[in-house]
Amino acid sequence: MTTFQTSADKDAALRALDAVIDPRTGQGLAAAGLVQGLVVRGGRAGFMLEVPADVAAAYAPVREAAERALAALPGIEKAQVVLTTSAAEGVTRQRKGARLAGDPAAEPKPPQEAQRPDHVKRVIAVASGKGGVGKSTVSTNLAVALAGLGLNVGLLDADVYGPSAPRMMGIDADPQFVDGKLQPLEAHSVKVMSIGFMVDEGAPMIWRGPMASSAVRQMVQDVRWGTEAAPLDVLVVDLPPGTGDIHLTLVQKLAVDGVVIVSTPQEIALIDARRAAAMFQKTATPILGVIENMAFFADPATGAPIPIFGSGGAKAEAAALGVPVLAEIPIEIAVREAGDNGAPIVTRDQGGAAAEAFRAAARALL
Ligand SMILES: Nc1ncnc2c1ncn2[C@@H]1O[C@H](COP(=O)(O)OP(=O)(O)OP(=O)(O)O)[C@@H](O)[C@H]1O
Repeated sequence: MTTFQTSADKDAALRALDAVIDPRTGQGLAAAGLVQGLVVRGGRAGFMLEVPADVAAAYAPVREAAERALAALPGIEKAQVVLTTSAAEGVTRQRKGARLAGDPAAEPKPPQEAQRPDHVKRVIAVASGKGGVGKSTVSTNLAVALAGLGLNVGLLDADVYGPSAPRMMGIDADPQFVDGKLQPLEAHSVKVMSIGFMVDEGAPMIWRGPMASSAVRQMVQDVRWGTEAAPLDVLVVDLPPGTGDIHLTLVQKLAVDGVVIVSTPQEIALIDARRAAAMFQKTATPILGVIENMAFFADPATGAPIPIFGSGGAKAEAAALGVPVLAEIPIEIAVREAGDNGAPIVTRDQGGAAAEAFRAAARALL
């Protein structure tokens, strides 16, 4: 199995995809320019098949043929091709339901699978291109801050590679099945579901690719987030870092209303955030804004902001994406301690500047 993407792998994949004919141009898919974001790595291959909205329905069989072509390559265990409509047709940045020009026949799976869980009004995903930028810190604090605004809030920790919700929310127990559905746990007035509840600490590293995707799908579909009498106002989804299978599964299966992108100010983190943003734009998921984490450290003597990781980058990036900066969260030791102690900083009345910034972001999202 190849662990890293090589140009030889990519070339082989492109050749295989050129054997699948684009019905509109009569050319191979690669030659027709329909292969976007091709990834061939770790036994997996996938790309986005980007087509004009008005012909999306005709491409469902093409998508399947492309998946078969990739799956037939030596060393490929899983192939995933996502059908999206191109920006030129003016359908990006809309609700996912509109992604395929409102034509459910174009969905690769039955349309009911592409619906949000029952009794959930809004779904917001928190994404980052890179690990360790504070995505879980942001997700937990936003969820608790939204609950503080009087909303009925759920937190889905979909970071199967390193679930943080049990530690950061201070809960760990076996969720119970009641009437065939998993009951989320509750902490700080937020309903929480995490793969970390179901597997031992450290074990999530074994959840790879397809297994991870199906675990996430189960957490999306089999959890009783709300009831008719008490629907969930908003489900905050803590995505794993990056832009892999799990993100595609979520974007495919869950009607995400919008994404919040978390980044630190450094250029490298921003480049990764840009990659994440590009993926969500391709799948027509609106980007609600950027949260710049670790934006600065306040000088203990004077309070003056010290831009440890640089400054201004996230603002420029948000401007380029045409979205607001929802918050600039300072580096505070208390933020980390609060997370480590299972009570996000916004649970404290005197939480300081970071807690205030999280609350302001929650208000902006509301
Ligand atoms: N603003 C902040 N000030 C101080 N510490 C922070 C801040 N934000 C995050 N941290 C700390 O940085 C570490 C990484 O944060 P976190 O786990 O939220 O990142 P992540 O992006 O979810 O990581 P991964 O994707 O690898 O799970 C944690 O120890 C967290 O407490």
